[in-house]
Amino acid sequence: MSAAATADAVDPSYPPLLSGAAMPPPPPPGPEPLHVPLIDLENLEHKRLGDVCRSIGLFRLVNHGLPRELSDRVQAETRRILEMPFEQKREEMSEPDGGRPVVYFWGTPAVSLSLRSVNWVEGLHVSLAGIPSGDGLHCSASFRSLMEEYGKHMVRIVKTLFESMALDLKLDPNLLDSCMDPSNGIFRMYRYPCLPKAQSCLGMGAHTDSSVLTVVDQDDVGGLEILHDDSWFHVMPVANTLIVNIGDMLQAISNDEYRSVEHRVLANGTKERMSLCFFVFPKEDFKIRSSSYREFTYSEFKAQVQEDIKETGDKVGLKKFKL
Ligand SMILES: O=C(O)CCC(=O)C(=O)O
Ligand SMILES: [Fe+2]
Repeated sequence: MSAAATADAVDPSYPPLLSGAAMPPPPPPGPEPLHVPLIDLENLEHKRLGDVCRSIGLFRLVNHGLPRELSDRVQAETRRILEMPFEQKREEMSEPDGGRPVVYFWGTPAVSLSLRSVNWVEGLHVSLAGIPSGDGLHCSASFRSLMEEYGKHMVRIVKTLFESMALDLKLDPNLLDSCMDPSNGIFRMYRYPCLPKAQSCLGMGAHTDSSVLTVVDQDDVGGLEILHDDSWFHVMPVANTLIVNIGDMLQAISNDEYRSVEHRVLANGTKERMSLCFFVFPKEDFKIRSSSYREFTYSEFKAQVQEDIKETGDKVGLKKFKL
């Protein structure tokens, strides 16, 4: 782990933007922990899973079969890459050119987030499909095979969950492969720098995910919060569990029965945080039909999100498609 930065000695691997002046307004005082429902992947009950998806839109997954050791190794390797000097990461890894499998970003990631405030985060963007073929810098064969193995677990987990959700929602079995296509899944592996002045700032501003499902494999530092009944609640880290949340696409597919939960990440003044997030989406051209939204495809949704961010500085999201 990087040495904790002090006010006058900033870790050279941290993006200067994140050590500079742009500060979002401090969020409201810390909320109480929320009881996050547990879902057991080895004993899925679709009715109970459905209840959780309708009420909170997020749960803690146990018995998920992802080996702890694999998760630790991916995290360590990600940290090794992110601990390179900032300029080197920026020059060598930040351009998404020619199928490079690992892309470095900092500040506001391109997805779904407000441009008005700086997110106190940096990370690696890895597309699942790019892992086997990619031969990019800093993406060694051993990192690739680690990510491939990790990716297989993620695909197994989201498929198992989605099958159970589809039963609960009584989705047409012929449409399942289009509603959620793990082959175009992406990883975002984050480091939330630790800077004294980051205390009570946002690591990631409030947003909903554009995904069908998101799986979050967080370390033991904490900082993830969800909005529930108009209050923010910590989602405490618990060893050997994963956090899964519903994204916008599943909210639309479920005709607003399931909730794409709003969440954010607090920055931390004393300890760096790392999280590995996996996002799955529908097939790009799959037409999402429901009585709550006009018909749209995920690729239209994506384009609209980017357009709204450019125009207004914010993701508008599903509201834009509401009938
Ligand atoms: O780092 C986390 O725990 C959550 C990140 C997140 O919300 C996102 O990438 O959409
Ligand atoms: Fe998110």
